[in-house]
Amino acid sequence: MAFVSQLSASTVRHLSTTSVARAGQIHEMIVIGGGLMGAGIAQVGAQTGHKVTLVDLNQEVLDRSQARIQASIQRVAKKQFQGDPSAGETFVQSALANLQIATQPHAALATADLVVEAVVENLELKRKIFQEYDAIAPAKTIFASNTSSLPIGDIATATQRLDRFGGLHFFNPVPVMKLLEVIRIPETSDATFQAMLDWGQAMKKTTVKCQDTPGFIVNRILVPTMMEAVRMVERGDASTRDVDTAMKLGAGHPMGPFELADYVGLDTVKFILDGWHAKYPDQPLFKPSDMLNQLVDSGKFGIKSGEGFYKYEKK
Ligand SMILES: CC(=O)CC(=O)SCCNC(=O)CCNC(=O)[C@H](O)C(C)(C)COP(=O)(O)OP(=O)(O)OC[C@H]1O[C@@H](n2cnc3c(N)ncnc32)[C@H](O)[C@@H]1OP(=O)(O)O
Ligand SMILES: NC(=O)C1=CN([C@@H]2O[C@H](COP(=O)(O)OP(=O)(O)OC[C@H]3O[C@@H](n4cnc5c(N)ncnc54)[C@H](O)[C@@H]3O)[C@@H](O)[C@H]2O)C=CC1
Repeated sequence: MAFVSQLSASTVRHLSTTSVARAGQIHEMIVIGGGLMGAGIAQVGAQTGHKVTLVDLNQEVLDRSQARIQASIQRVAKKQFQGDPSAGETFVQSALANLQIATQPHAALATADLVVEAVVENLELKRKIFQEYDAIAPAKTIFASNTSSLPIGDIATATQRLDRFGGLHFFNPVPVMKLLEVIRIPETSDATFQAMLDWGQAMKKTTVKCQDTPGFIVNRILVPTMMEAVRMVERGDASTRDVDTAMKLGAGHPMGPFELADYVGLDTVKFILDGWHAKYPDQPLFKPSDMLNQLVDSGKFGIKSGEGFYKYEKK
């Protein structure tokens, strides 16, 4: 990418030590990828007082994300400051003042304490981005991926900062879901891991510690469950609608598995499943599904494209 060559000879100063941003000292963050997850992570960062730069390749994506973030912050303010609209307005304005959007990370990367990557679920793309960022980020900067399913270790080896690398896995919708999975690889230093846990708390999330195993905790259980539902419908044992109704009313889930798959994005679910199937071909829980493949092949990605297992009104 162009910015590496522009910057490698530039004034970005590499620190002489490899000490990470100290625990509780993550103030400036970059979120790479302004899609569903990146926008949510940037929003929560900004509304919890961090200085955030949201980076995407595409200015149109960024403009849409900014509008979505603004609407979501207003929703949060309405809920948190019921009966005190002026305090709510101050909250909205200070959160928005903490947020910048950019198609290039240069300026923000010179001082960032943390980079959280949330681009599409593709190993080569994530490695390429981190390799480029590694060449220009200061030594103190912690790198983390929000990957749903890829091994953090396979992404981290694109960089020279394995001790300052980890996973920070959020859940959709980020402003609402309270969990943050914090993942370490064997090389992650204790200081880095602690800084990530402390940052999770500063983001007002409940953190759980995870090893770098497929799907960490939640997705290792959730994705096979979703796929069991798809296989049940493929066999003709139940309808999509009935499975969703059953899991909501019989198991107390807020969404049925098909509603949730449409909400997550069927392209993302397919990326996850295909990656695991390639790595663990004998695991029946990770077997590809014709129904899912056909939907994705025909551009039906769920809510974001207007149709998946169900149809949605375009926003
Ligand atoms: C793939 C991966 O790697 C990992 C994943 O993310 S897996 C997916 C994990 N996510 C889930 O499982 C989500 C399951 N679904 C849910 O929890 C709920 O259906 C939901 C929170 C999404 C929506 O809940 P709902 O009750 O149907 O809708 P709604 O009434 O609009 O929203 C509920 C509350 O959340 C708030 N909210 C919802 N979306 C919001 C958003 N984008 N921004 C801000 N607030 C939001 C609303 O203000 C509302 O607050 P109150 O209850 O105080 O009024
Ligand atoms: N959708 C979900 O429910 C969840 C997804 N995740 C993970 O988060 C990541 C992102 O997922 P989504 O937000 O759903 O995807 P998305 O498709 O909504 O957004 C991805 C964004 O990355 C941008 N992008 C692509 N290449 C880029 C580059 N080189 N530089 C900067 N931006 C670039 C795209 O323009 C797009 O806006 C994936 O790894 C996914 O597995 C994690 C938790 C939940």
